[in-house]
Amino acid sequence: MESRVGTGFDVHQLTEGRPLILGGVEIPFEKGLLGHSDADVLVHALMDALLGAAALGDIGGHFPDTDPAYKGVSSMKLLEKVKKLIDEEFYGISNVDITVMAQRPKIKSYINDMRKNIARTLEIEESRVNIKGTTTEKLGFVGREEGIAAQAVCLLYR
Ligand SMILES: Nc1ccn([C@@H]2O[C@H](COP(=O)(O)O)[C@@H](O)[C@H]2O)c(=O)n1
Ligand SMILES: C[C@@]1(CO)OP(=O)(O)OP(=O)(O)OC[C@H]1O
Repeated sequence: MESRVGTGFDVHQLTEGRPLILGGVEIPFEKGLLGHSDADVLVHALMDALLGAAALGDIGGHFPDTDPAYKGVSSMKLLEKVKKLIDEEFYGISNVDITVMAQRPKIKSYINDMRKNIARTLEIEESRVNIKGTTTEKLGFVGREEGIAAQAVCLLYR
């Protein structure tokens, strides 16, 4: 059996007047993430990890931010498309692990719903999806609440 590891990293700016969507869950907060899409930074990092493991490039290549088709698009819809690409290469998903770096809000109470969304879309058990939140102890752009970052790792097999 062949195993393939992939990593992903993404950052989006926090701004007023936008919803905060992480892992397909809308989180009540005074600011949201800015982007051409719904700016779901968690799902973006995850998609890049999956594409990376399969050597299929990155999300910018598949879903250009200059394409009006992706304006305001749900990143969960894009994750569905990435899942199809992974299927076409005959890969199974062993596990995914994602870290969200946000000074605020605390994401702990939303993690179960995020895991459900991702597991359903990737057609894997929830036990194969882990999501963690961390602050950066008030340091840097995350600490100043200017943005949220996410990193992901996944393991594929075939
Ligand atoms: N956005 C966040 C940040 C943190 N958490 C939870 O709090 C714990 C402590 O965070 P530190 O950065 O102070 O280590 C962390 O382990 C998470 O459980 C969170 O839910 N959302
Ligand atoms: C998925 C896309 C689609 O426009 O989302 P954006 O909100 O533009 O986010 P970014 O992480 O800057 O680039 C990825 C894009 O492909």
